[in-house]
Amino acid sequence: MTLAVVLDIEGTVSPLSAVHDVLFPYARERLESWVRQDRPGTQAVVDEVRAVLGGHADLDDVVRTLLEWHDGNAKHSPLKTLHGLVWERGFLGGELSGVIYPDVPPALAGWRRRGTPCWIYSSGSVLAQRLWFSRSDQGDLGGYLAGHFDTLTGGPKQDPASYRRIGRAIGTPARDVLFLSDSRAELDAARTAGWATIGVSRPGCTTDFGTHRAIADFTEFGTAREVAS
Ligand SMILES: CSCCC(=O)C(=O)COP(=O)(O)O
Ligand SMILES: [Mg+2]
Repeated sequence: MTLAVVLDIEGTVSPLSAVHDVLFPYARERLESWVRQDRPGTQAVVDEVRAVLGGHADLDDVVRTLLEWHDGNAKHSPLKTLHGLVWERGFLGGELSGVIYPDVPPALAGWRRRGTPCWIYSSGSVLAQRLWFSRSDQGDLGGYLAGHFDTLTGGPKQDPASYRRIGRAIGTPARDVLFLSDSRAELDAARTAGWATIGVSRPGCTTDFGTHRAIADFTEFGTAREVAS
């Protein structure tokens, strides 16, 4: 019986294009000026990047590193924190909104009806995740979610230890947690930690999910015993 559901965002509840073609360019355009203007929250990001580079890095080195990480789609926590800070302004100003596949809200409502808590685990920062769901094209979905984990609070998504850490945090035995993602490496890590897994194969997805069960969208939960119980 599934007692908790954990969802990935990009490629699972949201199209890749919404992140790569809208959110990422928005951040890329503003990232350097944000850091150089020392906007609220950026000092901690700069300190974290400096710690990675070795204490003597100057601001140019920090900016260059952040841009390199961004262009390489690195999932490093300081970059993700900065993304969230930059996006916050866009969300609050109405320039950005979350994009959620329409089959997702009915599934979230179904889990809530059954008393199954639903958590988010994404590389995007918790701040970005909250904005994404509360200001989405499907309305404010924040109330459906029990909470959020990112790489700062959960750890790297391809590391089984991250799933064990999250399992302890949500207080659910590993065998009772179901994880949905478009990433085979993430599903493998979750399975190693003892979680049930389902691959989500949205349009354009070419992932080979191997022995993980795969679904095309969340309407398939009507027949999924793992989540129907
Ligand atoms: C809407 S949160 C920002 C998404 C993001 O930055 C990202 O890297 C998504 O990765 P995911 O772990 O959700 O596949
Ligand atoms: Mg994903």
